[in-house]
Amino acid sequence: MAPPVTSGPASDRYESARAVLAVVRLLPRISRPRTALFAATTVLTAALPLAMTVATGLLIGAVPAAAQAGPGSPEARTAYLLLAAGATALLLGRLVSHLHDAVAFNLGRDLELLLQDRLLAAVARPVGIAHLEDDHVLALLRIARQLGADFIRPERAIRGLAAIAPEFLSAAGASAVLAHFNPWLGLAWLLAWPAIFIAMQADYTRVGKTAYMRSTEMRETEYLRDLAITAAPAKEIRVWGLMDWLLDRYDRQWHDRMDHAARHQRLRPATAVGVIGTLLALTAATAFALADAGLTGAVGFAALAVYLVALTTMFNFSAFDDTAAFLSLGALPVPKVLALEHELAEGNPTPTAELPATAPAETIRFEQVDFAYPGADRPVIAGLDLEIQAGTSLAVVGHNGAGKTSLVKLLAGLYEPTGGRITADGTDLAAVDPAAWRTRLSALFQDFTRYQLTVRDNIAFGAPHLAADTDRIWKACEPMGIRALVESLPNGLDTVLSSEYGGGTDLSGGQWQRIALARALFAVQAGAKVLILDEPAAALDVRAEAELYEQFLDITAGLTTIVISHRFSTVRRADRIVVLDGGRVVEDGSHDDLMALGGRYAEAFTLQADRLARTSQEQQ
Ligand SMILES: Nc1ncnc2c1ncn2[C@@H]1O[C@H](COP(=O)(O)OP(=O)(O)OP(=O)(O)O)[C@@H](O)[C@H]1O
Repeated sequence: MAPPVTSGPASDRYESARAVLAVVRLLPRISRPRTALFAATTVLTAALPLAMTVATGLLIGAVPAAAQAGPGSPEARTAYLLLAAGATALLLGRLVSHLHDAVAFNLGRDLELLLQDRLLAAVARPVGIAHLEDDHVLALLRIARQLGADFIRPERAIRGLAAIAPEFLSAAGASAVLAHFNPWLGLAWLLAWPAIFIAMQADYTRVGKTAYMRSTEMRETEYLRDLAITAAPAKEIRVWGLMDWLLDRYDRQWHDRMDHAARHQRLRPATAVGVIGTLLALTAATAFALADAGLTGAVGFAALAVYLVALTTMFNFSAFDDTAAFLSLGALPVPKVLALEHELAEGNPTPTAELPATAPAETIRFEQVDFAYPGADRPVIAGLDLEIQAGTSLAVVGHNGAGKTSLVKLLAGLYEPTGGRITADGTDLAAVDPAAWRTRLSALFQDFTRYQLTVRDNIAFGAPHLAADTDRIWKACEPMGIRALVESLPNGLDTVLSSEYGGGTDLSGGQWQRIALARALFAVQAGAKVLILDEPAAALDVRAEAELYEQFLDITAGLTTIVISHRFSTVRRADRIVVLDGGRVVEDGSHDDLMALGGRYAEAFTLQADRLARTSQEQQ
């Protein structure tokens, strides 16, 4: 995975602007008409109050003449017209402002949905799973996962934008009005607000980053919290009495994070002094100049009123309130999500070869395959050559850490070899569409997933397109000996397999394993040609495992089956056995061949057989 794009001080300075721009660019993707409406209401929200201000000022100026000329006079008509214009602008302004807020709220809500959808799609896009073990990706994912939570709300960025964009326009309009009075003062106000706004946004961005960008550290703290409150580790936490240790460590980490946050989440004094000083100086200069012009008669009463209202309009600007803060805090995660999307989109090569429809009908070959996990310095598979005849069963044995699971993960396309290639009937799997290869595979991994969903879902996930075929689901249950069990559950196939839900139930380890095997079988029934079983029956007793595997071999006759097991009663039934050590094949043959060889396999088999014999003697 590529390292994160380094952001120097220059790019930091514009981080907030880039984040807000990213939000703005996404708006048309949500809805073009609503974005156009948002732009229109932004302009109107700014223009209508300004129009009202000007009309009011002019009205104040027109009233003395109208009063003097009397009702029905042209002066009085002008005054009434100004009054009507002011009132219309006021009313329309109110209406448009509500519409503006509603459009912003809806766009904001849909923006969060869009980001969540894009995030999920991005994370699911890579063929393998290496990115889900990458620290940098996980740090980005944590930020992205918090979208919609607490103050990390891109939705609020849009609402901030909705509030601030018209204020910008109003302030520009008010500056233009003041420029009429004094061009230099108008220019000073025109430049002051954007400068103040940018300075404040930079500070909010810095604060926001310290609040939630220390993602890796926070992941660690959250892991500790989850350990304390999740059902799965609860047994061990209690048995080992780990709760105090856990809480203590969590508290210490939490305080450390909070201290760091408190130290860095203050606005810089220099920014505050600069902003307040600029505003005070400009206001004092404008007020003084206006008072002077009024007293000397250089400016008439009506114009003075307009200028004063323009000056007060300047102070409607939210550069340092919640709205301004949420604009940057809400926008900050958006580029992170887009960066993650961009990063994960790379490295998914376009297929260059077609996988034959019948493959694998002849062989699967590992040719000089090397593999090291991302970030690891040692390979777990080194120069592996292995040819598997299609339609036969192969058992892979070896000590813990020998590379057995890694080998089948490579075959399943969950990781890419770092060297060499894997072929099916001569076609390099790296060149074919991974989805096409996966439809040929059925796999049950050691750490299979116990979905907290219905029995039906747990089995049908082997071939989701056949989920509605209840007969087929029962056909997968029967050989696994779980039909009676499922029928005895409160809602049969529709019982949720979790005691965390009303009407749900949990299963024993062995029962879960049978459900997972039924899932693998369901995929086989749906047409998978290669079956990978990694410790398929570790939770079953020896007799049950032997019976089950025997049955499995019958059902899957003609299929390419690769089984990893430490149980030699299972292993010996395979057509061929390979012993793996240090990521290489060190023994290869049938059970009888390997026993005759008298090597590692024979030694381990004899040891296990002796132990079994002793145990059964002791039990008699
Ligand atoms: N996701 C991973 N990231 C980094 N290293 C890993 C990962 N998974 C496994 N390893 C390392 O790869 C080596 C081989 O692991 P693998 O799971 O393939 O062994 P195995 O032969 O299946 O072992 P076991 O019999 O214990 O299941 C081990 O040293 C392990 O530490």
